[in-house]
Amino acid sequence: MEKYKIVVCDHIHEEGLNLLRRDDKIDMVFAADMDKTALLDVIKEADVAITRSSTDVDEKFINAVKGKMKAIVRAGVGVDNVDIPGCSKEGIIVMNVPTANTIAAVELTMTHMLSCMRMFPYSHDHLKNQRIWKREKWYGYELKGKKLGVIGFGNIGSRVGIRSKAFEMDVIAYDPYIHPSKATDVGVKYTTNFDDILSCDIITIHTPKNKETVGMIGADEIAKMKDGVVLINCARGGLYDEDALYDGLKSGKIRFAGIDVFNKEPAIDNKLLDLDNICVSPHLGANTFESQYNIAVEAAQQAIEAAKGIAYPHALNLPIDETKIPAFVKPFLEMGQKIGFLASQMNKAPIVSIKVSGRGDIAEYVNSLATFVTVGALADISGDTINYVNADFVAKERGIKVETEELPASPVYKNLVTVKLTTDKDVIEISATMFNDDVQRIVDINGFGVDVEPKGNMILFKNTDVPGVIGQVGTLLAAHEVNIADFRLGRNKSSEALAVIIVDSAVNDKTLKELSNLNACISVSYARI
Ligand SMILES: NC(=O)c1ccc[n+]([C@@H]2O[C@H](COP(=O)([O-])OP(=O)(O)OC[C@H]3O[C@@H](n4cnc5c(N)ncnc54)[C@H](O)[C@@H]3O)[C@@H](O)[C@H]2O)c1
Ligand SMILES: O=C(O)[C@H](O)COP(=O)(O)O
Repeated sequence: MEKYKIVVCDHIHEEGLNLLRRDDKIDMVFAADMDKTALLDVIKEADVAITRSSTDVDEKFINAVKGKMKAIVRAGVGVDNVDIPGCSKEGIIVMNVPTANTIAAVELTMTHMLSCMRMFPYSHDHLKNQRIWKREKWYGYELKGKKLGVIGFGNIGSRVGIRSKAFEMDVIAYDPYIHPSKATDVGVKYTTNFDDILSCDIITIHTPKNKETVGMIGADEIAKMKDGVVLINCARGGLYDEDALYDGLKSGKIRFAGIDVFNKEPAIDNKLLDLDNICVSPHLGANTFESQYNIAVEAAQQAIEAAKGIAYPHALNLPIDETKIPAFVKPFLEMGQKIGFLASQMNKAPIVSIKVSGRGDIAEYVNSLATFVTVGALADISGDTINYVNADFVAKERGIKVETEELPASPVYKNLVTVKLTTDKDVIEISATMFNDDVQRIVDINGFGVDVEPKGNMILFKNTDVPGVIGQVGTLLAAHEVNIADFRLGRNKSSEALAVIIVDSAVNDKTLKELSNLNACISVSYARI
């Protein structure tokens, strides 16, 4: 029995490993203790990899796995060390486990906040390691009544806000991507003015690390802060510019900082460690037994489903989030792929552009449709290498322009999708709709009104509209023992007709050639869906 290989690149809870071991379709390789060069060799054969923040999914990693790997499961939240566009380009789906470590990170943030206010690690060290009993040295501050600024009010930031309210703090949130009520409903003030955050007594950051957030707090922002401000970072190294943070702590402008994450990890040589007004932890935000158990189990389940091709939960680079699209869209996406495939077979030449238009409610999903149409249109020329994740990249690499258009509602159909495929030889335009929500119907091919399901072996026979043609075509196909299952005819205003003939078996080139030699024939094409 063929097995799927899942390589676990970093340490995860044993329960996750057991889940992988117990599945008889999975061959699990535990590679967390391997050096990175050996890892690159092992992952070459993997269908799926499970990683944490210690494994960079960078160019080297992607080069090693491309062509074989289907998915990467980041056993945690942050994907800043995963080259998602690079993975997409190679058709690798990237998933994370977004909420299993939320509470662990929230509680570590509260730990840092309290530790900073009471200088707890230092008083502990004084007594425990230096055996000094000097109570007057350790006057701290209370959280009660202090103003807390929370940057990023998502899963972790919002819960830090709620817990801080229980400490009777005055909490204000800055997150331009949420509805203000997410904060105000839990008694937290909401601001879009970053200066409101800079004027707080304590500031904590909980955003992802990306181009917009890296260095979000630098020397200029620190200069605007209150003297004696306390800064917490349990999200990602680099959100606070480390040099500016160091200078601020050294000068005393920042009284204390609680830092779990660093620009470069492991951070054993980081200059921040030389300071004596900082609480540090070695990226422990997710390190609770509960969190690691849940993450490992979820990551293993996601990896198994992905390896078997069943589902891709929490995928970050699929063109659509399946959980968010309405049910009526799915059959359209499937049909879009078929129409793309049909059009490419009817118009066999290098593709120049693909244009997908939508009318009705489906118009809103025209970008997702375009991805599916592109997969269909390039299936013949790209084979197994094209999928929903890399379709846009493959099209771009081949110089194919993919366009979309949202058009006004059709007077006839509730929803209508039109695919225009232009090659350097010809243009094919096909419109299709859905009857009774799930019956796929092509209703127009290049201006010929038809009513045909995109399915099976299809001969598309265009002719001058003169008597006797249907009979000739029927006789010729019968002579080649090709049985007609369905025959649909469309006419245009120029006295031409298009027959879409669905046949029971494959049609050979000789038969197609003889069809094209019939007097009335203008063109013949053949497609298999
Ligand atoms: N230290 C750890 O071990 C640890 C553990 C878990 C998560 N994390 C990190 O914590 C961070 C937050 O995780 P989460 O689960 O809350 O994520 P989340 O996606 O639920 O929340 C992130 C929030 O940041 C907001 N945001 C994005 N850009 C912003 C900007 N420019 N300004 C203000 N807000 C912005 C988003 O709108 C979102 O609400 C991530 O970076 C994650 O990697 C660290
Ligand atoms: O983003 C995360 O989930 C945390 O930073 C945890 O990272 P880790 O899995 O490497 O501990």
